[in-house]
Amino acid sequence: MKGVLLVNLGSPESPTPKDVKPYLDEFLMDKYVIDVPYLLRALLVRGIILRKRPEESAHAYAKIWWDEGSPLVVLSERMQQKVQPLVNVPVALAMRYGTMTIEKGLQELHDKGVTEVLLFPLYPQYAMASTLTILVKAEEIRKKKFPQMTFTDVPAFYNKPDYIKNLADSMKKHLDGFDYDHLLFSYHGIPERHIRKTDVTKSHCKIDGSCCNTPSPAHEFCYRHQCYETTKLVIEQLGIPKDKYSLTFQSRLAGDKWLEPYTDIEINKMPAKGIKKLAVVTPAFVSDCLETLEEIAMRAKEEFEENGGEEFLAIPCLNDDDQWCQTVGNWINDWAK
Ligand SMILES: C=CC1=C(C)c2cc3[nH]c(cc4nc(cc5[nH]c(cc1n2)c(C)c5CCC(=O)O)C(CCC(=O)O)=C4C)c(C)c3C=C
Ligand SMILES: [Fe+2]
Ligand SMILES: [Fe+2]
Repeated sequence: MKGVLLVNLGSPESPTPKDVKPYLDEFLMDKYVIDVPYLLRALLVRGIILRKRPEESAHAYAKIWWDEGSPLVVLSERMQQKVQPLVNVPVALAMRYGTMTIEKGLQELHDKGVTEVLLFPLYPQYAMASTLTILVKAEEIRKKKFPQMTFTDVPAFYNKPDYIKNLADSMKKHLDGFDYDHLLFSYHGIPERHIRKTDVTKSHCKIDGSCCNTPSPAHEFCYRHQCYETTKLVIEQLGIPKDKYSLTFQSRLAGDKWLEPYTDIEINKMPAKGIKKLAVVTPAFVSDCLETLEEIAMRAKEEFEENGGEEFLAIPCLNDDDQWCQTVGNWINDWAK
């Protein structure tokens, strides 16, 4: 029997330092997220980052937390509940980090008699810190606990026409009546090193002005290329002129060189360039989360206004949008038939 496991990132149990600390520990000790040797990672994460960050992050989480829980988890659950009636196979939901584990999700499917699983990472663009870590973790659990199961992976859907249409339609709806000067596509950042590591050709990705526009087998796993493609396809669909949009990367941690340009720095410069009405879309996330609700809709808005900006619109993620849930249902049905 077939079944589906939707997998998103996860959130702490509550917006308190006590719960944020173990969550961040699991997340940042993942070798696909901070990809340095174990001892150095432990020193960085446990010796440096986790000394102060749980307090700061808990404070940020508290600002966006809902009565029902973490927005990312609640919105992913709403999506799963909308998709389930559209398909004839069981659909479970799990998180890569935290208590809604991939193991529990697979157990739920196993208890329903599922042996063939469609693994569905909820990330439009491929990255080792998001997609790959889910696939590796699921495979580890499969080998240990469910050796009779087989997996099919849903590849990154950054350029799938129905996803692009859903994103463009949703953006159009939210932009209606907002006469923006500029539309910013802000993607979650990753260290540049991650791009080089996932380059299957070992020589294509130079993170320069041209590699991401030059066709290459590397692009199947190039996060930067995929962010550019999502942007290009949405822009074409919405007919937005070249001088009215740009692309940046957000949420960097100190230390490494991360993908540029940086969202916060670019937004802060915009009012001086005459951009007074700004719309920001965050297509690296399918569900709103800390990085969209706090970093963009609160902090970036505040800084934009402090620097002379007048109006700021944070466009919601696809979340449980009806058309998007129908698309996910269609993909599942195509696989399950
Ligand atoms: C080395 C650090 C990080 C990498 C690489 C990274 C990649 C990455 N992350 C997401 C999606 C999300 N990240 C979220 C939060 C978040 N991310 C990092 C660090 C890295 N992410 C941290 C430390 C945090 C926690 C927040 C904080 O303490 O400030 C979230 C939000 C989670 C939530 O509960 O709402 C998401 C979603 C992607 C897609 C990605 C690679 C492309
Ligand atoms: Fe992240
Ligand atoms: Fe590239």
